[in-house]
Amino acid sequence: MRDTRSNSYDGFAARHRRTVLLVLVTLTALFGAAYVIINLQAGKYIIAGMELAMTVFAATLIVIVRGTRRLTEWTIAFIIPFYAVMMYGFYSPNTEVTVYSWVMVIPLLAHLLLGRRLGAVLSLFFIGCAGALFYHRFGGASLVQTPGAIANVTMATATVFALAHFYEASREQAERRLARMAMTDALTGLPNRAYFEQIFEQEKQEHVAHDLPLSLLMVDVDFFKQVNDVHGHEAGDAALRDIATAMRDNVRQGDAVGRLGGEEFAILLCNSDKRRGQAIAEELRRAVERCGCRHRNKALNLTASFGVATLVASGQTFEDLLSRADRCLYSAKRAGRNRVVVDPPKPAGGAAPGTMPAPPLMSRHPAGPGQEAQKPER
Ligand SMILES: Nc1nc2c(ncn2[C@@H]2O[C@H](COP(=O)(O)OP(=O)(O)OP(=O)(O)O)[C@@H](O)[C@H]2O)c(=O)[nH]1
Repeated sequence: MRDTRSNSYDGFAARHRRTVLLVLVTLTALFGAAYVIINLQAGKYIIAGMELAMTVFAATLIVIVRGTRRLTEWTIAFIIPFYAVMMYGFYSPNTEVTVYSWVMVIPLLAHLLLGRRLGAVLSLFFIGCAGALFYHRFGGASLVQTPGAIANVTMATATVFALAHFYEASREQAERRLARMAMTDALTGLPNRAYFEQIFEQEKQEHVAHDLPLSLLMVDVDFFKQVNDVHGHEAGDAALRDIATAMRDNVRQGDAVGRLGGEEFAILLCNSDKRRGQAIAEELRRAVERCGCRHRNKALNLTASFGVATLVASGQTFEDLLSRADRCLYSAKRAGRNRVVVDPPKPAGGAAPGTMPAPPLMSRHPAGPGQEAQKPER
């Protein structure tokens, strides 16, 4: 399965770059049309033809860019011909020397659209080309003998390059930090509910597309209030961190553990049907029981209850699956806690109107020491 964390950060960056690319293609379509007319009137048919092609391409991209998932590819497909037309303008003997003022746009656009690394590589390449073309056209001219003119353009371009590069570097860093804060739970470092839901949506798409089963576990620590009441909030926090670690260490790579809030966690099990979900939930239940948590060298003997639900239809939402898993969790609590309850499959064609849904399947009834069944306050 994919690395959903980095995908999600890319999602933040992509939104920003999509906007910049949209502005660029819109401006290109508008200015390109103006340049086509100017160059046609001046009889510069080759460059007018190139600009017409760029204008049409840019206008088409206004539509494509809004919805594409291949933003980087489309950006490269646009920016390379865009720079190539610019290079032709630099090369053409028919253009004025002032056309070189466009060279400063190269590093700015490349960094805004492609980020720090790719932006730097592309900028250096095309700025190098622009320098070579300038030398080719004006190498012997008196213009080159005036160092002031060359120094102005060179230093202005280097300044724009440096500003774009370091601005983009600090923007990426700040964005990454904000994204991490928005997506993770500060106490446990696990994905928070909003991010977990996002992971679910991505995995659901992939699993439905490949016809694979996907299961969701809902986990609630048993009698957690007592930990706070008896040992203090700090001990409760430490216990939540230990339980999060125990679960994270015992899921497979590609599965996701998230904290829904309070002492509730959720786990997404890739490529797992009901039976596999139940088996993994049992392993995790034992892992939490084993970890038990300690506070000042005293065992807290914590356990957790688990509800398991499996995606049965592509139309099911995160809330649907969560509420099915939550119902099972509720049953596990009512039956004495420290156990796994699995959501039963729906009867083929759905339940007949008026019939009660089948009760969840109980996989285990280990009443822990001192943890007699009692009605949970949920
Ligand atoms: N230390 C700490 N406690 C939390 C945190 N979030 C929620 N809690 C506490 O978790 C406890 C949850 O208590 P209840 O909902 O009554 O559940 P419980 O005691 O675990 O009982 P059952 O779920 O029925 O087994 C409350 O006392 C909350 O204050 C947290 O981030 N840190």
